[in-house]
Amino acid sequence: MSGSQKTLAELGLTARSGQNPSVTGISVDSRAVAQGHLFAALPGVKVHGAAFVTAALENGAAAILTDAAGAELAGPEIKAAGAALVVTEEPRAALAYAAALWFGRQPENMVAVTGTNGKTSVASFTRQIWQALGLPAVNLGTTGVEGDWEAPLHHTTPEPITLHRALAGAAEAGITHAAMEASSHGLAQRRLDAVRLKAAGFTNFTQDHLDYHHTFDEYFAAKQGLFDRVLSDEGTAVLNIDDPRIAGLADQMLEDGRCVLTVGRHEDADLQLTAQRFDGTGQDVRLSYDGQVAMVRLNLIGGFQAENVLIAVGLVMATGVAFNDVMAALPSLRTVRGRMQLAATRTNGASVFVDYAHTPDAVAKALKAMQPHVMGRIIAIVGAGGDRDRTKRPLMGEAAAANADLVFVTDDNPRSEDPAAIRAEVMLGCPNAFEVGDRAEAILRATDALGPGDALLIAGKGHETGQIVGDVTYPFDDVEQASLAVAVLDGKIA
Ligand SMILES: CC(=O)N[C@H]1[C@@H](OP(=O)(O)OP(=O)(O)OC[C@H]2O[C@@H](n3ccc(=O)[nH]c3=O)[C@H](O)[C@@H]2O)O[C@H](CO)[C@@H](O)[C@@H]1O[C@H](C)C(=O)N[C@@H](C)C(=O)N[C@H](CCC(=O)O)C(=O)O
Ligand SMILES: Nc1ncnc2c1ncn2[C@@H]1O[C@H](COP(=O)(O)OP(=O)(O)OP(=O)(O)O)[C@@H](O)[C@H]1O
Ligand SMILES: N[C@H](CCC[C@H](N)C(=O)O)C(=O)O
Ligand SMILES: [Mg+2]
Repeated sequence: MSGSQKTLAELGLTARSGQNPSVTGISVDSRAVAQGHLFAALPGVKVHGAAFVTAALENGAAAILTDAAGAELAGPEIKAAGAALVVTEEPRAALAYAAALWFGRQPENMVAVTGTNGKTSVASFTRQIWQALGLPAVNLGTTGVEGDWEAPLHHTTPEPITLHRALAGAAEAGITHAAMEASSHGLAQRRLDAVRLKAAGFTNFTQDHLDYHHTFDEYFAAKQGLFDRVLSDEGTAVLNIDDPRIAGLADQMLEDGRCVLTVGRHEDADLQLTAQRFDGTGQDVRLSYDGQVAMVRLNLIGGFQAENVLIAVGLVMATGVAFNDVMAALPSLRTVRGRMQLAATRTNGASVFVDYAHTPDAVAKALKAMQPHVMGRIIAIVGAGGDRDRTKRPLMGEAAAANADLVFVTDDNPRSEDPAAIRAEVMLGCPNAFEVGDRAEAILRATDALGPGDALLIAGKGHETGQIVGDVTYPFDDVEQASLAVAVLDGKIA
């Protein structure tokens, strides 16, 4: 953090004993605490951060922010060390506001997007539209900070300190427009509570992350927090009403007098997708809004990408851009790396696509999206991540079997789990699939099976560049492996 100092009061915090020390920085991890820092001891999934107060004090923490349970655990120790103690019911929210106040700046026009699938695509499209209109813009999320200012990120929605450091850095560099992803973990953990949003979008709601949220209702409630809590009363909600639960949210928000822009294929949508025609390199779409109709070229493969574009259009309009100006920018949109990306073509004309589908709905939609482009058979490679929602595994297998002619089940970041056990769970949904644990071999064998007019979808890793086994990340890139497989099989390399 910078060399500056701020008092607790300047960070919106009040200490129990009335102390108001200046702090030199903020940390959520005791290992990152430096002399004079505020340490946020947060209740975690595995352990309470208060367990690390000793380490934080040893590293020089001047103040501790925590909840009642944390104060109970570490209060006497904090008092004995003479550090200030801030206790609040919602330490994660308090941390978010403190981080925003610490860094002090964020781009003036910020929007966020949530939903099970499509967040990165929408955030990127939103940024690309702003850029095409000459506005300095970034998107933040799974693929880092991209656009007119760049930085790597390790989370889709980073914890508040990392997030506000990035937002302030972008604002300092002259960025006026930013689109960020709001993951359900990020929302549940209040990571973006202090971001000032002009608008927020909701793409779709299907199964993922039930390991963390336990039930669909809890998962939806986390996402709804973006609209109930983070988006201000004046902000615009851009909601895809083709999804019945999101339509319910739209009704509720309208009843509450909130500003809502509905989008979708649904005839009641304010911004409606009224027609869609596919060809080899993308699609033509017809959109209507407030009595205006536009025919637009999208150089994007996949019917679902038009749904993502609708949300992006709504978000950009909510920052004050006219419908026709947005329409003019759409033909320049490019897909995010690893989303329905044509990775390689065999000499017999068969194509290999790489896509980040890692939920049952995404696998189904990605394979369906290929159908209008493919005359022959569709082959799918699927796998599911370790230490993630187990219940989605057979459903991903089922989605692959239902929408492809041939399925290969392979590994995708087994992490701490037994890879064979994960594959067995996926295979429950597609018992006739070929099981090939080694991902490179699966890609080679599936590519070998491609006849003229066939196409292969390699699902799950998209832009990722590693295979996580245990604690080790081995270099692995689906696009690279696809090119390699085609080169080997078509005799371009020995
Ligand atoms: C399940 C989850 O989201 N966990 C996040 C949560 O960790 P936690 O609080 O549960 O961690 P914990 O291990 O119980 O530790 C408790 C506390 O002790 C602290 N600690 C721990 C050890 C130590 O030595 N010193 C110390 O101070 C930790 O910093 C933490 O604050 O808070 C941490 C700090 O903010 C996050 O880094 C951590 O993200 C973990 C690494 C993670 O992998 N999260 C993933 C699942 C995630 O958030 N993914 C979403 C995207 C998902 C998607 O849509 O696909 C994302 O936005 O990236
Ligand atoms: N609107 C959509 N409906 C259904 N599936 C989609 C949609 N948009 C994208 N997908 C699928 O989800 C995959 C991931 O897309 P994207 O990265 O944009 O989503 P995300 O929500 O950011 O994912 P993550 O949760 O990992 O951040 C795509 O490769 C595609 O298979
Ligand atoms: N951000 C998602 C992406 C998962 C992609 C897939 N490759 C996996 O590892 O499961 C997650 O962490 O659940
Ligand atoms: Mg994403």
